[in-house]
Amino acid sequence: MFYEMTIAGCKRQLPLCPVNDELYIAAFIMFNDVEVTRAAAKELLAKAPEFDVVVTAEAKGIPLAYEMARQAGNKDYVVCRKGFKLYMRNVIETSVDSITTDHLQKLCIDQDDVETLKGRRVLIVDDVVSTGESLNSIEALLKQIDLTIVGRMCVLAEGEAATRGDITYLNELPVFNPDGTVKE
Ligand SMILES: O=P(O)(O)OC[C@H]1O[C@H](OP(=O)(O)OP(=O)(O)O)[C@H](O)[C@@H]1O
Repeated sequence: MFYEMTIAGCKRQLPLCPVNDELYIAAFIMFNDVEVTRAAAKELLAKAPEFDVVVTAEAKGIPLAYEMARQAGNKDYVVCRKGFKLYMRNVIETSVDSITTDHLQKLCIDQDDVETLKGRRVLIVDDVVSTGESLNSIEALLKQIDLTIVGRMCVLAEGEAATRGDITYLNELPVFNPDGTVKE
């Protein structure tokens, strides 16, 4: 089963995947899709406030954050990692429980990221916002730094995320019943 939609001018068929016995979601994977990544970055930037740094969470938000930073004139971007790496110093961390991952994940940034973010105007971006847990976790990390969050953007706002007033997005993404019909 697929859900067909047009994202930033690109028609795509998103495969439906089970979350549980009652809920299916459409998988939007920007990895391997340069055309959608570039087009979505361009459309989001057209709606974006002034910013200095793009921030996202590992992993699927990374190509979008990179491309937005690049198209905006090679601005900085910071990736909140989902695991500690040996080269990271003075790590600050929080946990994240997203809709598409079946276990609690960690989010962390290190001293170099903090230096990049300090005193800057920060734009948080992700491929999808669904429960909003990933966004909350990114914000929990950023709260520990003296910076200004100027916007929250995603390509697709899934389910009830589309009714939030604090996210700018390109398209709504419905959630589905097990037979592939859209959940009302
Ligand atoms: O609003 P939420 O319910 O948090 O869901 C949205 C998040 O879930 C997905 O990532 P996921 O955590 O599955 O990890 P991945 O990008 O590493 O695959 C997606 O890329 C968002 O970051």
